[in-house]
Amino acid sequence: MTPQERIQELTDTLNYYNFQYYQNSQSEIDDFTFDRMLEELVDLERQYPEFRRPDSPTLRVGGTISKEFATVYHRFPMLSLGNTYSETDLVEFDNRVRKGLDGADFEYICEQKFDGVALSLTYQNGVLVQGATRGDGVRGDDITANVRTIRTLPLKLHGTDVPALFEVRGEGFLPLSEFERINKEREDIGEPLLANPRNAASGTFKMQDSGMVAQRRLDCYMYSFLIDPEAAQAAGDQAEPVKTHEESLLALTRWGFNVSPTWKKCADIKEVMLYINEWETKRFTLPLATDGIVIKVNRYDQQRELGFTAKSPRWAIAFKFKAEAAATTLNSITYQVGRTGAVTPVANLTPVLLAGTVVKRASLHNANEIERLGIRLHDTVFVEKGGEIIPKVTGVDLTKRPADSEPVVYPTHCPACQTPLIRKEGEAHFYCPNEKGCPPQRQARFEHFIQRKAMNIESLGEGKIEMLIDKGLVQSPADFYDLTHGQLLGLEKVFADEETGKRRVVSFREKTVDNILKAIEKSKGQPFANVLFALGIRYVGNTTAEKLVDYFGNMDALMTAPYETLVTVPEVGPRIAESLAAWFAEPENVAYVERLRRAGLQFAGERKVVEVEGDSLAGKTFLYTGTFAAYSREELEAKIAANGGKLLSGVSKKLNYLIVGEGAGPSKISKATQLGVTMIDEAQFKAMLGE
Ligand SMILES: NC(=O)c1ccc[n+]([C@@H]2O[C@H](COP(=O)([O-])OP(=O)(O)OC[C@H]3O[C@@H](n4cnc5c(N)ncnc54)[C@H](O)[C@@H]3O)[C@@H](O)[C@H]2O)c1
Ligand SMILES: [Zn+2]
Repeated sequence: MTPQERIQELTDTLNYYNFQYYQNSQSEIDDFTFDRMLEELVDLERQYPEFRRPDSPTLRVGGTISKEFATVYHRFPMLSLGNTYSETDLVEFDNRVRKGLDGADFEYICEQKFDGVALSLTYQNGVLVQGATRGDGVRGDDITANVRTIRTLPLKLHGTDVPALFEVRGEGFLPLSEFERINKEREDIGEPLLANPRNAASGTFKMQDSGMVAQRRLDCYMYSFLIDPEAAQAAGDQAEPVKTHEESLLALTRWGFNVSPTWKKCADIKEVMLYINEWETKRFTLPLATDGIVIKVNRYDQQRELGFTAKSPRWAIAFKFKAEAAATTLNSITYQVGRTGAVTPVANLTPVLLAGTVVKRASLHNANEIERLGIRLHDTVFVEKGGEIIPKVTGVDLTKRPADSEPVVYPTHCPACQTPLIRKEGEAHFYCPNEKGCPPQRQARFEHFIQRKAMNIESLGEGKIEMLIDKGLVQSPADFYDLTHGQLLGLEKVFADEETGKRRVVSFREKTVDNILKAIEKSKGQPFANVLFALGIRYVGNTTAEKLVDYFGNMDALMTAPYETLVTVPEVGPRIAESLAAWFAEPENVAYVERLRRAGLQFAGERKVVEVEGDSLAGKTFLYTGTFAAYSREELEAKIAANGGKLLSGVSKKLNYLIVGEGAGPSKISKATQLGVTMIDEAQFKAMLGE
């Protein structure tokens, strides 16, 4: 291949990966490989500048803007960062900085390189007025409504030294705990899992419905403060209220922004190296994924002196950690059957130390992956820990393949119930189709049914269901409603923990039985939307269930609705509509619904008649905006009415309180601010109720 051809090829390939990464929030290759290809292209273009294409990825900041959002022009371009994986490069960077500053003294600030999405936020008179993505660096997407859902982001700043107009930049991210929670929920309703926290965050910020965004608790760490000196002076502010990056981090913290406390001032590159070494493993204790360390020259005047290249500042660099890897032996593979019947191969390894923890198991994802890796049992394999919690097997050391290595034979039958496995077109996983009888799937169905957002019988958790199944007392969740005191009292089962061998006894005493039966009885009052969610229809999560209830009002209308009607329901697409239609077409499912109906569960969504709870809100008027943790809209409205309050339909002088939730509407807030209406949050509202 000629250099020109290679330049063509690299340009096309990298542009494709960039598109997938920034527009579709997908990584088809790992960052290290991507960066190596980019470096190769930079080198080739340096040697053969005549072949460089105008659309070369070396000239542009990764992303572009999308049609779905309004376009925002950045006051200051949002650039990328030069990056490196080697300490030698860092020393070179240090030399360049020293030379650029003519030998003057300087300091560095080291920060974590948070692995999320760059956000630009504009504050005017202390109020958040705009949130934007980086886009192509010059123009980004206006995602203000989505950004407002970040709970740690102050919507209004307090303090006497807040400039009239400034921009703050930070990294929007999905905390690891939240990433896991969402994936558990997705697994529960059969949605494909989110691949990693970065891509999940990027996809979430681009959602059209900020109500959906609010349900995923995004967070944001601030790392940069920008002000236009002329505009500042015109507004009567200091031209440069802070003179160093350090001062800016302290000021942002003081004004109420979320600044990760992990940053450190370093006197020289040696201290920088120490910081890097310290965080190479410590970073895994952070609540979010990081992929390196960012090193910035501290003083602003020195930053200006060093300036920028077309793509990145000369006064900063990112040191990226190569995903932590270790070599160990693959002893065997366990095939786990998940809640939805998907079979996941898990590698059992000789324990090895990886990024500060002992790893014994790693994910192999699916059959394709095993084939792609070409793994055999007893091979020496590489395991890596990336942004995900569970490490994964990434390769084989063929030079170490032992004589007794064995090919991996993928099971043809479910390891839990021996049903032949099937593979749906276009899907990577094999499934066990025995939804009702396969033990892990059956167990999952029960657990789904009792969860708080469904029937809320959580007193049945922790092994109790397993025991009821074992004793033959329940075959379907409908059987809960036939359980009697006599059947339950005295039941006992001993559970042994596989890993530790510790024994745990679960036994049903008088009080336990009472609690369970009470919770079962109480569950009959759960609203129709919860019941619909509890049925466990694939892809029907609790939000979808609410929309269906809003639309159809009762079960009979929903059950008899043809596909054509189902797809017209807000937020129900062809996939959900098909799943619903298929579910109701099964006589067995219809019989299940009828049993639950006879048991007394709610199958109609009429608004409940207001039952007076008190008069703590008497004579006061309310309006709400956004979504709330403890109440649905209906519940909040009912709460206000039940306590003597009155709900208004818009912001006016008559309004006493605006209750502000996540993803609150900017127009309501600014109008309320103008009219001097008191704004309260969910906690303050609860306090008014005395809750
Ligand atoms: N795997 C793939 O398919 C693929 C595709 C495209 C890009 N990438 C990866 O993305 C990189 C380029 O992406 P980029 O330009 O978005 O990011 P970058 O790695 O060049 O770094 C710049 C970004 O770092 C972030 N950042 C995090 N912490 C920061 C801090 N403390 N201070 C300042 N900035 C901070 C900001 O969002 C900023 O925009 C590539 O090097 C590659 O590794 C991967
Ligand atoms: Zn099975």
